[in-house]
Amino acid sequence: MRLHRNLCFATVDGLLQIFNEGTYADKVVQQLLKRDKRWGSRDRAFVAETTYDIVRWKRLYAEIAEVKEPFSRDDVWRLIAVWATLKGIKLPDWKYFENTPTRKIKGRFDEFSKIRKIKESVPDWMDELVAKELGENLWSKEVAALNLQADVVLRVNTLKTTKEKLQAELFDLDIETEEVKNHPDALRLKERTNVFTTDAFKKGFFEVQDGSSQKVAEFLDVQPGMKVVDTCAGAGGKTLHLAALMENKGQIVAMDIYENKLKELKRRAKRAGAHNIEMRVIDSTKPIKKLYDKADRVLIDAPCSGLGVLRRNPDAKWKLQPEFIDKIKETQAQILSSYSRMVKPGGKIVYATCSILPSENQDQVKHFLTSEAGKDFTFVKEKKILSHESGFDGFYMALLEKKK
Ligand SMILES: C[S@@+](CC[C@H](N)C(=O)[O-])C[C@H]1O[C@@H](n2cnc3c(N)ncnc32)[C@H](O)[C@@H]1O
Repeated sequence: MRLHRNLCFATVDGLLQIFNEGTYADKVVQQLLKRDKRWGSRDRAFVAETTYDIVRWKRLYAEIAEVKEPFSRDDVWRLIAVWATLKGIKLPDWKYFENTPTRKIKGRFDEFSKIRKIKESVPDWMDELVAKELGENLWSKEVAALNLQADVVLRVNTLKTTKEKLQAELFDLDIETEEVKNHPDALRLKERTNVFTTDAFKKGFFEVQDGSSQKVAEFLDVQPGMKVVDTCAGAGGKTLHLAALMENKGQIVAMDIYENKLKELKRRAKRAGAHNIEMRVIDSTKPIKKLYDKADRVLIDAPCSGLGVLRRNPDAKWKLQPEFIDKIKETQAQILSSYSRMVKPGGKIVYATCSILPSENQDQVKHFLTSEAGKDFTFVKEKKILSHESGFDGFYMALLEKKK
């Protein structure tokens, strides 16, 4: 690979914004990609992937380069020099790379490879917290997996097409996909490419959705004709899957505290041809109380630390704070205790997170089941998905049933 000056300039600008101004990496990359209309898909991929790579490995690269935040522009060039050297990319003779100590970089890399929190590039607090909850061994394997680039996985929208038809349509565009074991509606891209520009996407034939996330709607055991409440619907990744599993029959109430997310869900539902979804903003306790004892199924895809999805969201390593995790755990407990009241006797709920922390997952469920609010529920089953075992995001889901 050869480095191109204008692509590296764009990457440096983007990294300065992410690291020094705290702007979200996905927003910055989105903006960067609009910068030069002449860039082809390889150029765009370089900018996006290099930016994400350096965000992912910030701590390791900064320790090797001996630079500290806030980074100067020269510091960021040094991070790029470390990145390129470790990837075996030849450094061009630009002034930014003058006197780069290639051998020292490799030596320091070997030295830091013995210290997990530096090798895997995570803050001290995160390394300690997750190691304590998961165990040293499991965390060592998991954090390595969470530093890999995630595959692109599609969920076929069975309201509009079939897996075979979609696979053939994408193949005609030179986009090769493969089926994914135990994921009936999933297709994995053999090579990364931008699928959002395809007609198949615009016609609503698929959504991009990780394999673990595709397990959640399935876990809720829905049937066509049911009344289902998706309490933390967001922009509706799982709501749309529920609509497809319900064959557009019955009713889904999609709720969230943010109206703008539900608006995005509305747009996506239209594209997907999902007609049985109704959006309700949670702006008081009223919309919840109105549904007490009414739903056959309730999905609680709870807000969480997001520690299971660091592959696709590496800047969360630097943005997340332990105080936020403490607060979100309180929210999870409250949500579980209040939203579970929407299910009717004999109905079922799924509590899910994209976290790998037992304290956000099974501990919350155990606590709920022994509380006053949970006394009418029985535990049916749970699934703990770790990235190093599944190759997908880290996720947790538990199925509970309300007694008749
Ligand atoms: C894990 S995300 C949901 C992702 C979404 N279900 C999907 O599949 O795309 C959690 C959602 O919970 C919402 N949220 C946060 N606090 C909430 C609360 N107290 N009640 C309902 N939703 C809440 C957030 O706005 C966010 O959209």
